[in-house]
Amino acid sequence: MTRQDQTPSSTTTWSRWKAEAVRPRLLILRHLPVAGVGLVTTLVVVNLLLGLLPIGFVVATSALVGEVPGAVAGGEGSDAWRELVRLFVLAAAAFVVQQVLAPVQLTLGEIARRRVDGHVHQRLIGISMRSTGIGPMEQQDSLDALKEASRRLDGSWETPGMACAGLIALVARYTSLVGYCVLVGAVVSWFAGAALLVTVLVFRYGNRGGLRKYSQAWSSVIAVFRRATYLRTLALSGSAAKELRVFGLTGWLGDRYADAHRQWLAPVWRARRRIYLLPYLAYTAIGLAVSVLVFVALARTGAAGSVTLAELAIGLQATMGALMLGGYYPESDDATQLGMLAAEGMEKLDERVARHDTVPSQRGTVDPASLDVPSVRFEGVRFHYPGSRRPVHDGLDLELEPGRCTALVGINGAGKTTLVKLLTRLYEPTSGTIRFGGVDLREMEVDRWRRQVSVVFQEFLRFELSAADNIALGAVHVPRDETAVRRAAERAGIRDVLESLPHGFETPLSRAYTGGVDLSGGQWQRVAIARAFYALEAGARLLVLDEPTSALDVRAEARFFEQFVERTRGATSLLISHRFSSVRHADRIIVLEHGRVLEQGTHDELEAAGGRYAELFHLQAERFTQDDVPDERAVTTARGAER
Ligand SMILES: Nc1ncnc2c1ncn2[C@@H]1O[C@H](COP(=O)(O)OP(=O)(O)OP(=O)(O)O)[C@@H](O)[C@H]1O
Repeated sequence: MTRQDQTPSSTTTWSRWKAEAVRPRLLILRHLPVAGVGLVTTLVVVNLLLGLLPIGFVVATSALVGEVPGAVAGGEGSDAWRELVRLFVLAAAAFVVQQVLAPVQLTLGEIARRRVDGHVHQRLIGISMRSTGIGPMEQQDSLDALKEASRRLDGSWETPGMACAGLIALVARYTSLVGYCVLVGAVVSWFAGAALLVTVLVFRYGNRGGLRKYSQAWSSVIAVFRRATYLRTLALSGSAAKELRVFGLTGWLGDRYADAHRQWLAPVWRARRRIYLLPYLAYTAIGLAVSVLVFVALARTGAAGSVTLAELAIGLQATMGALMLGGYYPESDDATQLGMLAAEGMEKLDERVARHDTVPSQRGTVDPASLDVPSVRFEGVRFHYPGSRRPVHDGLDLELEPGRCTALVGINGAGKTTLVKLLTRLYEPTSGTIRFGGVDLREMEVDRWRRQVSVVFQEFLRFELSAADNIALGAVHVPRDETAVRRAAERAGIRDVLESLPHGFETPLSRAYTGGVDLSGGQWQRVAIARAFYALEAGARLLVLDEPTSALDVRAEARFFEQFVERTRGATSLLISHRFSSVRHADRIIVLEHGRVLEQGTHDELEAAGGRYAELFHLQAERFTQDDVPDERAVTTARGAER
């Protein structure tokens, strides 16, 4: 057929077949070199032998059958008898070697799987850590792809490594198939051999194609499947147990789980019937017809006396053997299909991470450490999140003056955290410029710029490591300084607590480890602040604290802010809070609203102006003076006593 002859539908079918059947196999084959050329070659040779041995067995046992009349007539010791024994030994040897090689095939396949999967796991981590910006980790489609890829890799059955081992195992099966068909061709007719080969391949295609469609049906209900899994995890998790019982949600959860379970299972079972039942009947009918034809041809040649007893036995065994190969291959089919989906999932993740990462890592030649004045200016910055049309910042102009503490306040959702993401180049502004020391951040290499910034995020990290490690991880690019670790803890007001732990600063901050302890939320927050102070000592010149005291009570928070301004005097710092009353000691306060600066000035200036700051400051201050909140130290001591 020429290109012009191809109809659009045949082109579509062909390209779909290429995309669904050919491309995933090529993807899997690309992983093979990781398993090692030596191992893969050995595995292929073992599989070739495993494919040829059944052929040898059929030939030897058929020849043996052919020798029986002569051996019986000649009696023990005759030439025919000796030939019979020789053939018996050959058949037995073929059988025994096959039994010995089968576990070798499994073991080598397992080694290949582990090597490939080890590499794939590393690649998964590599892909998820690769993005310079945070976009891929906040976009739902790339998060979905990441979740799906790691879910598949977590099971040892659905991995690209399994697909590699499964694909190589096909060598044994198809070698046997070709061998059987050649035998049928030689003893019955080449037409019969070819017809048998085509029939078995068509049967296989139906079987494998069914598996492919079935796994697609599975993929289409993945969202409901995830919901069912989520509900099951919720029902079994210790952390949800209290609320589920107190709010009387146990029955509700059971019903929701049963619904979700039905919703994903019903379409899968419907698809299973559609995909397997009719094709199974059709292929079985074809298989039966072809085998009857081959057997009839064999019987006719037998009746005509033109085949020997041995040839008749070969024809029968080879036809049966070939037909048996038309079914499901347990060592290969599921593993190959699911492993290919896992490999495709990785590619999808790779593509989505690349698409959503808009921050270039290597551009820029200016070293920010060489800039004298650590001031930051936002000039006409506009930003909206990818996929959203609503600007979070809409022409934002503000300055963080060098060596001074600026506070940024605004109601929930005003865009304070987003500003930190732009400042740390986790996203690039849609338009406008951010300058440090007068130079556009885009002229700096991202890693160098980030060493200038020390941040405590709202959701800061709690490393399951020692207290000292938790602090020192603020600056891994400089040699570790234990005195600086303790100094940072002192500045964050957590040194005494850490020193009183069972192993002092070396105590693991997790109960999952022997001798480990859990800190309270407020204590953890101070450890995170100590980490930021440590980074500051290691050379960072900009300190950003995003809601650094949300886990502290009002008095502890007020004390923290009073001390903070004192302890960071001289550093350029940005304090973010939606509690207006907590930032009054800052050198300058900026009120953010609707993506722009609404007001700015000192506390006294803003108070006197009587605008939004003054209004919200008094509103919140009133509430807090009415509250009778216990001192944080008292809470901490009580927690310690409980322990
Ligand atoms: N990854 C994201 N994708 C899309 N929209 C987002 C994303 N993160 C935040 N937003 C939206 O951007 C707006 C500003 O969010 P941001 O977290 O910056 O506010 P905030 O002032 O820090 O709020 P809060 O005081 O509650 O921490 C909100 O409307 C929020 O829903």
